[in-house]
Amino acid sequence: MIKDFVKKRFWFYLAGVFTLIVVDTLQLIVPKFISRAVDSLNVETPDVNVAKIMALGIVGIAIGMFITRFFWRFFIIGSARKFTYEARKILYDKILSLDMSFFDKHRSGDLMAHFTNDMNNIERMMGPGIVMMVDASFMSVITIFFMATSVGWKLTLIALIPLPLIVLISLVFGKFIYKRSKKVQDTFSDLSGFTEESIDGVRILKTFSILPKFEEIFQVKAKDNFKATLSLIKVWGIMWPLIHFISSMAYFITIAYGGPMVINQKITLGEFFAFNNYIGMIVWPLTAIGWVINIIQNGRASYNRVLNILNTQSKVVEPENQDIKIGSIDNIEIKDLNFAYPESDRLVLKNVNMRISKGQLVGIVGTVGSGKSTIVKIISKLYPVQRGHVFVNGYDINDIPSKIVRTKISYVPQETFLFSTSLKNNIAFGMEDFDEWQVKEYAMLSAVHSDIERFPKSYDTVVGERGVTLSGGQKQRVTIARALIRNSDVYIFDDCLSAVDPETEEKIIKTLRESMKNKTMVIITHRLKVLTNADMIYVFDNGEIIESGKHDELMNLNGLYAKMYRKQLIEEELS
Ligand SMILES: Nc1ncnc2c1ncn2[C@@H]1O[C@H](COP(=O)(O)OP(=O)(O)OP(=O)(O)O)[C@@H](O)[C@H]1O
Repeated sequence: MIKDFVKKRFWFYLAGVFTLIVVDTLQLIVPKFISRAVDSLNVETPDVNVAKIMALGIVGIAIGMFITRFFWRFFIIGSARKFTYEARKILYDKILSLDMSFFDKHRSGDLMAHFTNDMNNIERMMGPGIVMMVDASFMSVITIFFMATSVGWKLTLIALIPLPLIVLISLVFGKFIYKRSKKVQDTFSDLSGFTEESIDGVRILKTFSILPKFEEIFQVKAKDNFKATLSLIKVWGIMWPLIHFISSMAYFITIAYGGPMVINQKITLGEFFAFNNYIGMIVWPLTAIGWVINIIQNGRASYNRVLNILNTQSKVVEPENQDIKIGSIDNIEIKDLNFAYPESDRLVLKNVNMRISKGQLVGIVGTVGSGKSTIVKIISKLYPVQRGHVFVNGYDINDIPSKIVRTKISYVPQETFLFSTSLKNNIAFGMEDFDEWQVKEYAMLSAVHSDIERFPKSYDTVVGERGVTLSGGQKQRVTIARALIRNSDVYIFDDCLSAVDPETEEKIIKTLRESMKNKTMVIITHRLKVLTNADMIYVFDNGEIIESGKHDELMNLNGLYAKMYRKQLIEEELS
């Protein structure tokens, strides 16, 4: 990615490096002008005109530097920013394109760190890193050259004796600084992740009355971050004074060795003056040698982490032929399916056989953790399956592009998630053109219209973060409306009415059945009463379908379904 980008921005980088070299050179000319000015005043017949010309020359150089400094920043730092802008977009698209098994493995906090910390490190490598590289190589060499042209090689080499220590210090301290900065970053992400989670789960914290415990944990994490910051400040605090100390040694040598040279008229006072200026100027490029190595190391490590994500392949197979036409979904067939989640060898589905036909209401019930959600996630192509087990209209699901599956099958998961936008936009989510009546129609079908009408801003009510202004049942019904408006062939409701009272759940399903006759509905529920009119019910236990049939047939079987149904009837009567 970096190679391609640098190729694309080659001329920008070249122009940036060129203007940077111009700035560096102009900067080095200033002491020469000062030297001439001092010498013109330090003779028996001073020539003020020369001093004036030199002063004007310095102003001219300052203007030149003002302009060129703008351009190197524009070319180099601008390119680095452009890189992170483009890289963030590529990373974002890639992450969103990956399947669920990727998200099972990566926490959102870690993924966020790629967008923030890693991108910042790469940007530093692509911008300031390049500037430092030019300064470290070009400026250090040319400064030494300018020093030598002022006072000769002998004094230059003697004065430079302590300076390699600066390179060593910046290398060693750079490593410490990197390690400690990383600790500061890590403790800060830990602290912010914990804070975010606490605020997200504040309702649970309050109900469990464990706020003091959380305050204690927060205190510990905040202290860790504070300590890490302090230890970083200490390293900085030692490094810069040390560098200044070493550069003072160079000044000491210059005065001790160069002073007599002025007295003996081997060099002029102006040259001596310029030389001292150059000593001050060479400190930065020498420090930059150490910095640049660290910046490149960190940048590369971050870049490799980002590349790792970019090279991740979705485990869900996408067919080469993306233009396949499957028409509307007439049937979904599952044959002898065994399934283990990626990177696990535990079979969570065993020898599953199912058939779902157009217009049917199919119920999936069973014990907890028996594989009900897993089977519908497979039908929705969220997880990969081997060929020859799942068919849609007779086509192997592996031959159908995910985007076709997702438009024809709407899956409403157990967890509700609403975006922080208006209810209208939440329902018509992702649709560019929609009419308000459409939104209302589907809100009515999912029995949430009257609730929304009661909100002060009705459909324009903006949902608070994570939908906190709505009750659990209201949120669930909004997510159902969001699925319905997509006008798919198959709707899968994965226990997504659990927070709605049983009567409303029954009413919603009845309304949907009546108004969407030729649509297929798959309902996972723990409330069996909802399924008495279902065309087919599959009963799962420990990854297997242990019973299947219509309600009456299952009651006659007198197995798990009948037992669960009777138990629910008794509980209902008692409540
Ligand atoms: N992403 C995952 N990675 C690995 N194992 C998983 C994953 N998701 C679910 N499982 C496991 O698969 C099994 C079936 O889970 P599934 O969610 O399909 O059950 P379920 O019948 O829908 O349960 P519930 O009624 O509680 O929602 C469980 O043992 C669960 O621990």
